Amino acid sequence: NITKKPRTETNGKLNDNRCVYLDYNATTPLDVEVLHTISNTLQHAWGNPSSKSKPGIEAAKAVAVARQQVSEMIQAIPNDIVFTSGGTESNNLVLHTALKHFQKTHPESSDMKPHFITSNIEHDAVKLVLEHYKEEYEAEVTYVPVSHNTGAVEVQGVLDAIKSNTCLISIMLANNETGVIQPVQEICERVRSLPQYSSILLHTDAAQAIGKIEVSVRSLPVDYLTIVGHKFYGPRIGALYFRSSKTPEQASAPLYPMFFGGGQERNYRPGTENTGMIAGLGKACYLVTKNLENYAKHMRELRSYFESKLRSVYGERLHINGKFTESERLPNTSNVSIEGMHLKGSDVLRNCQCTQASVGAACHSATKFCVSSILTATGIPEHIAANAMRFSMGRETTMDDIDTVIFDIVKAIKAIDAHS
Ligand SMILES: O=C(O)CC[SeH]
Repeated sequence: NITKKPRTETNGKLNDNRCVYLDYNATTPLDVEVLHTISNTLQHAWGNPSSKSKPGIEAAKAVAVARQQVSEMIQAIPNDIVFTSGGTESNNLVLHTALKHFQKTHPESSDMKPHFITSNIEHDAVKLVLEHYKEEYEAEVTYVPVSHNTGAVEVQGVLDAIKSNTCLISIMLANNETGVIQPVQEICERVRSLPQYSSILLHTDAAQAIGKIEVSVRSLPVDYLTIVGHKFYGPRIGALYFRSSKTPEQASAPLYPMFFGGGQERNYRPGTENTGMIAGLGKACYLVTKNLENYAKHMRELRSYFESKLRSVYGERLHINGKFTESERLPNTSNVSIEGMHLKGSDVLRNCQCTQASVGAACHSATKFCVSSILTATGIPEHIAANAMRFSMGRETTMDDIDTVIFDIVKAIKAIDAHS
């Protein structure tokens, strides 16, 4: 019996009240310790961090502790961290800064337009901003294609795209659909080794990587790094790392505010601080700093078990999208297709009784079914990409959950085959 009957199955039917969530790349629940931190902060540090009252001082302390915890997670210093409302704001702040910095350092008389380099698999919070800049500011954008042999951008391809008016290179650290880790460290090291490119700003959107792989600005010589709480059991806010100066000789990476107000976050991101959520984000970062190795090991074991079980059932009909010998994947992400005329990923998942997964990025799910452009950009043939399903494991996922999901998928495919 290839598919071991999970403990959650009785009399051939899955216990419907036992739903298995395997969409942790879309979002994660709060870790219980994060929830407690948020609740305690809302109760006991409700003051305005800018005011000198006792409640205000308590609130300011909570923000300072969180800033320290966020910075420690990526081996930065507290001065490098600005709290934002989430990944979209952090990414927009970086792109806005690069645009403004280019405009400030290039006189209006110059007919040079800012040039941005990114990949063709970025999240919309980078891709659509650059599309807007092309329209609004006549910016130039180069989308470096990922290799079909690795699912990652080629370092030399990024270097070759650099022009005299290049102001920013932004490459995500890991892709949300395939999980493929991008060569950001090598790209940044190569660019920083060339003095003629010293003015080019470097950014990575680390949204999907944090909490799954080691992310350190000591090994990633970026100027900016995006942090997104709800991808690693934290609240729905975010932070932006920007390289602040460590020595009098070294200039900080520039940061231009997108809006103005009460001077919070050193005027980089004004607005009375969301102390409860900031404290929660700090706690989530603290837990990653403490437990990353165990988190990654657990998720990798589950993903391997999941893919080996699927392989044992479907053999060569199983395509693991994003698995390449020349690149690494996030330990929790498994993007798979089962070959078959009637096995569109959305149809298989719809026929599953108790599996919560996705066919791709949640932010695209509202649109009518369309083949993932990330997968086709990665070189996955259309008919395979159409059958893709993305399963992303979490910290609480168990082997029995995997057995349940495999059992569910096999039943769903049998039901579809029976009606085709
Ligand atoms: O990949 C996802 O599901 C969410 C991107 Se915000």
